[in-house]
Amino acid sequence: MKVAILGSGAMGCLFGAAFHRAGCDVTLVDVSQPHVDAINASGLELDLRGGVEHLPIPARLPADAEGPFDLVVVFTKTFHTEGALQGLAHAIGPDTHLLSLQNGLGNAEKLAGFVPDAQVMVGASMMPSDLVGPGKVRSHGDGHSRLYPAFGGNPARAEAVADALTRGGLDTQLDPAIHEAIWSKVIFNAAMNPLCALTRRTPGFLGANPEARATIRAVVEEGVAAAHANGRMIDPAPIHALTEVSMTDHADHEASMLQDVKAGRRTEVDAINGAIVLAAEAKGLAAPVTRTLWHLVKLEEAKLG
Ligand SMILES: NC(=O)C1=CN([C@@H]2O[C@H](COP(=O)(O)OP(=O)(O)OC[C@H]3O[C@@H](n4cnc5c(N)ncnc54)[C@H](OP(=O)(O)O)[C@@H]3O)[C@@H](O)[C@H]2O)C=CC1
Ligand SMILES: CC(C)(CO)C(=O)C(=O)O
Repeated sequence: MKVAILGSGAMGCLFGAAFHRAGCDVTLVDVSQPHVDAINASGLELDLRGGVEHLPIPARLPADAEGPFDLVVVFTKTFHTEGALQGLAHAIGPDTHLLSLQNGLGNAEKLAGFVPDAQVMVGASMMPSDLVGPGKVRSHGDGHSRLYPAFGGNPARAEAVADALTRGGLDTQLDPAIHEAIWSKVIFNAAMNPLCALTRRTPGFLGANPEARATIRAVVEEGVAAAHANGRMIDPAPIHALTEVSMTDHADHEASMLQDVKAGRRTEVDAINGAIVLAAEAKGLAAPVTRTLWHLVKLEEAKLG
């Protein structure tokens, strides 16, 4: 399988490495020239719990990526998705499938603008990953990933993708209830990521503070109510359990939103807290705690310029 990772930062490199280990022909595509140059010069350096690995995976700027690809895995931030796919349009052929495991709501709809609906796959990943510097990625936690065709249809390609990722070391399952899984993940992110970004602390710190724990619980309850109102019948218990896992097993992981504010970058809070608030309000529900965190992170973005 010829695979392009579009947006080869923290998560893109982790998943590109798994496809590479499984024997796929992988190209890491990214707009950062120093990152692309470092990978091509010395290989991708992955610092994993099992040790440090150097993998000879080619990296390219979007204009230099040679397609057509069988699979393009979109791992940019959500607000870069459309621009990134436009930049790789020359390498998307009639049989190219697209996959998004990005956080947030609305990813399937964005991908559907570039290939037929039957070729769009979406999912969610609980793997944590940090971009340490050009060509260097660190991932010291465990977590599974789920995916499925976004708009139904034959899951054969999704099965091949999940199989390759699992063989390459990232536990990945097919999940026909993928939109419920995505809702569960976005609620988890809405509860954890803004608090990490606003306090500049990791989940372990949140776990030690009752104020953080109460806020996390409130956001989960608001998110589940919004999901139910939108026809996604999810159970809050596994989401509360995931927040506990995050505060223990991922205690030192810098949530992606924390990495963003520390680097002075825009965050994905609109696609996470913002999307939940709008989905709740569209059904006549309020989500005041989720909305307050959304606004506080927007203020943080404004402060960072
Ligand atoms: N990090 C994590 O632990 C997790 C992240 N996620 C989700 O995965 C997605 C990716 O996150 P993460 O890996 O942390 O993000 P990163 O910022 O580490 O990686 C995104 C990469 O995409 C690049 N990029 C931006 N625009 C383009 C473009 N037009 N074409 C190609 N590449 C581009 C960025 O370059 P530049 O920086 O120069 O803009 C960057 O290198 C997000 O949706 C996130 O929420 C999900 C689970 C866990
Ligand atoms: C790693 C994980 C699952 C939890 O923090 C995440 O989604 C993120 O950092 O955005």
